[in-house]
Amino acid sequence: MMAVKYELIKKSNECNARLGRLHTPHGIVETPIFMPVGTKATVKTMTPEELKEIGAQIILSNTYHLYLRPGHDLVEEAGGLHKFMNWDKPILTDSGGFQVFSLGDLRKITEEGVEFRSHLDGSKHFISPEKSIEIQNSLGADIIMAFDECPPYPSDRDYVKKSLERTTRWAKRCKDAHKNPETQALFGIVQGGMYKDLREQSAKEIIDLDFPGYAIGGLSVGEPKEIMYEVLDYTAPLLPEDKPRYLMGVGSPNYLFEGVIRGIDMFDCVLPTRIARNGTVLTSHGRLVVRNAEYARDFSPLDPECDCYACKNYTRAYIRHLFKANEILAARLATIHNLYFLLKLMENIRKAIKEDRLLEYREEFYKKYGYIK
Ligand SMILES: NCc1cc(CSc2ccccc2)c2nc(N)[nH]c(=O)c2c1
Ligand SMILES: [Zn+2]
Repeated sequence: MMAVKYELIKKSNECNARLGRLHTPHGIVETPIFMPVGTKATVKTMTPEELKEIGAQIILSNTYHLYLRPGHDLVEEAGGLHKFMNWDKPILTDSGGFQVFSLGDLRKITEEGVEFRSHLDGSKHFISPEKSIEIQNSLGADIIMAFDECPPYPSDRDYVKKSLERTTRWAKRCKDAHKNPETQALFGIVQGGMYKDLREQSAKEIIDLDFPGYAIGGLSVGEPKEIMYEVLDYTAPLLPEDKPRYLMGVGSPNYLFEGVIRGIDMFDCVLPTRIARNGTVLTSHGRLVVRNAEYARDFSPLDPECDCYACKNYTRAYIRHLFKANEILAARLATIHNLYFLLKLMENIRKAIKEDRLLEYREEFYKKYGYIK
């Protein structure tokens, strides 16, 4: 029995977008989908009931963070991540490599794995592909990711080629170390930087290992958006049509549209929750920094066109006040709104694909949001 089965429902007749369903041990996920990030076993400020209320179907968590604290053995003892955090829908965990490179004090990358110092207490640690899979097997997520290296941007060709070839060898080791393929789907990750031939090489090598789903890594790492779109143009179509395609760590509204149009099914991003806590919200007319003085006497909702709990019950003036007073409710209301905004956007994108009017919807959204004048 496959842990995750992708069902292709409909292909768009105007671009590479598609409607699908991801069947997992903890339920079905309608794609294309935005996945809220819950790094330390919580989507910050949200209870699982509130996440369900706003339409979250699957959430993400982080091997690196949970390994360091509270420890994957403790989570396993608690009955796994679903039980530990009281979330009974699907969960995806990243493999930890990206977080080591971006968070930990990276000491050394070798064929064996990566040695790093914890960002919490400076203690020394070592994560190998096998260790990453052991941790993810203990956490028990429905979808787990291969241990990979995400090369920094920019990186020279030679470095990217050596890195992708090691990522392929690591992917094979992950597959061999994975204990529960029938209940946890291991996705491979394609690298190759911004080089067309290296992306083709990585895609071929990773697909040859045969995974139930594939991620495109190494994008949205500081490159201009036009380069990201170009890499997606030639990389996404290389991935098998009957498997889910996940673009890692990408999530502003334009990137969601451009990724879906190029055939991506799954997205995640810390953006909506992170900027919410700093007082920035996403609205149909672009971003709005609600803590700014101009909203002190603005008694309208964050977004008049939004029907989320925050927009139905509170005003910009009130939420600005909460931010200025450093009240915890400020972050909660802004987070509820931002997550709802992106989840609702993906629901509208799925509807537009179904009705063969995705490109028209993109145009309409971009004009209102302010992406195009
Ligand atoms: N967009 C940059 C990015 C982000 C993440 C993190 S996605 C994530 C974050 C938190 C929880 C789950 C997934 C990545 N993860 C891996 N393994 N490889 C990448 O190339 C990569 C690139
Ligand atoms: Zn709202």
